[in-house]
Amino acid sequence: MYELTILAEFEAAHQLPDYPGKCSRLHGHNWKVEVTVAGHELNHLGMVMDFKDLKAEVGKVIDKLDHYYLNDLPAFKAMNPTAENIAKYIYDSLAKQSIFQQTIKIRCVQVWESPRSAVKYYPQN
Ligand SMILES: Nc1nc2c(c(=O)[nH]1)N=C([C@H](O)[C@H](O)COP(=O)(O)OP(=O)(O)OP(=O)(O)O)CN2
Ligand SMILES: [Zn+2]
Repeated sequence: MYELTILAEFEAAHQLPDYPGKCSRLHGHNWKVEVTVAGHELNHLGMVMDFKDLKAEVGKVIDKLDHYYLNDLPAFKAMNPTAENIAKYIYDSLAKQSIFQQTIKIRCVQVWESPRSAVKYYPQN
């Protein structure tokens, strides 16, 4: 089995209503997103998939978050845009793409909210 990881970034604002502290106020982060996919087959180039293609797939999802006020997006109307919920949103969005429904699977999504704080999401087996 091979695991490939790429790193993407987006900038966005959010706030966490009811949070008992400064994060209840409007603020922004430079979010870093690590996406890991797994596959056991190599193509004729010796790759599970081209990093370039993986970055493009992740980019389609990240573009829907970049430079937005996350609380306003439909995905976060009913839940806080925490790192946990953002990681699951990115995972679920990627897992729906046809390329990840055959031999290559999304393994996990890790979202770094700051250089010292990250959440990793992967579904339970
Ligand atoms: N489990 C989670 N905890 C917190 C989240 C989260 O998404 N998941 N988010 C926040 C806030 O968004 C806040 O902006 C981040 O808080 P914090 O890490 O305290 O931010 P700082 O920039 O002040 O980081 P320092 O390491 O303290 O400098 C809070 N918690
Ligand atoms: Zn925050």
